[in-house]
Amino acid sequence: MITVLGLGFVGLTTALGFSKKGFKVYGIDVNQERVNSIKKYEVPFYEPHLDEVLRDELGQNFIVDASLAEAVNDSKAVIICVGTPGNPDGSANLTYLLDAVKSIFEVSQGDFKVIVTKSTVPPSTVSKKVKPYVDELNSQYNKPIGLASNPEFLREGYAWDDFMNPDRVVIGVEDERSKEILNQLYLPFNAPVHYVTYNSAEFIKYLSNTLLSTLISFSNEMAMIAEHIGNIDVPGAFKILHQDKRWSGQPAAMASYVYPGCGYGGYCLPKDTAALSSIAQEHGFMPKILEGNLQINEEIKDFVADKIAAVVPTSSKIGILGLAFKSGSDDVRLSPSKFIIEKLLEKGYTNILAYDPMANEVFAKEYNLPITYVDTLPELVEQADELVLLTSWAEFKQNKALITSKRLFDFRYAFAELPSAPVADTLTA
Ligand SMILES: NC(=O)c1ccc[n+]([C@@H]2O[C@H](COP(=O)([O-])OP(=O)(O)OC[C@H]3O[C@@H](n4cnc5c(N)ncnc54)[C@H](O)[C@@H]3O)[C@@H](O)[C@H]2O)c1
Ligand SMILES: O=c1ccn([C@@H]2O[C@H](COP(=O)(O)OP(=O)(O)O[C@H]3O[C@H](CO)[C@@H](O)[C@H](O)[C@H]3O)[C@@H](O)[C@H]2O)c(=O)[nH]1
Repeated sequence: MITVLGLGFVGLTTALGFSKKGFKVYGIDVNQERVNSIKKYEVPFYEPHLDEVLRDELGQNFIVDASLAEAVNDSKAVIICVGTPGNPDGSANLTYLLDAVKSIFEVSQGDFKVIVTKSTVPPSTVSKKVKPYVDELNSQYNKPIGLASNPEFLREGYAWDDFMNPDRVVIGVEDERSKEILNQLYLPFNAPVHYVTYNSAEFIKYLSNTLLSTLISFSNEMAMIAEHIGNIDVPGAFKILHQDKRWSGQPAAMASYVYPGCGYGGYCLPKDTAALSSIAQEHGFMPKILEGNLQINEEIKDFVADKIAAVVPTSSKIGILGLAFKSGSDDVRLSPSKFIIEKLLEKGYTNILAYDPMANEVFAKEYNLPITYVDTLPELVEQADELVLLTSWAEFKQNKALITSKRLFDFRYAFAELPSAPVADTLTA
């Protein structure tokens, strides 16, 4: 009934989610190592709940050993969840998306099916890039194919719950047959479904992510201003800000984005903010807030490194607490820790130790940095002269006495009584 192309955070969650809702789902990935791991009931990355659902669904509704041709031809919808990384100039790299579209065309036969773009792509991608590409392929293949854009709003660490209980479903669709198929897919979900144009669907995704990144950069700019002026209790000031009832809630969950730290990272906010700015410029508009937001996200990391360098001799052993881009995840893509460690190395700190409850191994594999990885928190605290907290893991918060036994640079305000960043505090480390 459904094929999902790309079995990363979004694809595997999407495949298992529709499978749990009773649809027959084929999962396809070009990364054979990833597929082999899923076949062995092993989720290839850390994401709570997915392992239990994979155990329930694999071999039942969820099938990963079919060929692409078999999967596509047994499906009414083919959902593309491949990566859309940032190009060096900030624009989105659509190569994987267009390759996936082509691979569908090559095997597709017979009945009408809809290709659904769930990957995050800048507004106008489906109308200006995917549709013309499909039309071009169709001059060769002439297949009955519809298009839809269905952006995903899940957060890593909460992927399962976010997918199964979405606040809203956004579907960009411009033909009736595709709309009807998408309508069937989302009937079992208890959420408002909005049918909009392709461009609107894509825009709504960036509206959300760039608001989040702007809130974070705003907070970080304010924290840097406060530190320059001096004698300002930064976490205390934010706590009082959150008491304004217009944030509603005690406090509203969104208030956690109005929260300073050491910058945003991960696979979404950095590249999506850059890609929206890039496409706006391509259309002749210079987005000053987005550009400022991106600049602050660079500056905050320099600020962090400068603050350490101002008081810590380069001969000190620096212990980094946290390598993942946020707690509750082993994802290290564009993690602020990577950039801050690089800046410290540039400043001459040659003795850097690091500990993350989940991401030591993946960080070491991804970034070849001359630092020492330590297996436990007590060992790190014992060996380091100074501690720098960059990810607000629950394990760190639970060990305040141990951590504060050394001089601590707490760049996540982990020990301030603020609503924590929107991360999985309740997850065990
Ligand atoms: N990670 C998130 O929290 C999140 C949330 C919402 C949206 N998104 C967006 O969803 C998309 C996917 O993100 P992700 O984090 O799941 O990426 P990911 O890198 O974890 O997974 C992408 C997968 O696609 C596979 N792939 C590439 N080309 C393929 C092809 N032609 N056929 C089949 N498989 C192919 C890769 O091997 C990889 O396993 C991106 O556009 C991202 O911006 C991500
Ligand atoms: O107050 C905050 C909140 C977050 N962050 C940082 O911001 C980044 C992103 O955090 P979060 O939003 O929790 O992570 P993602 O899993 O990347 O999710 C975002 O990106 C996804 C991919 O597009 C969207 O689907 C989600 O709605 C959106 O929250 C991380 O580095 C956080 O440490 C802060 O610095 N301060």
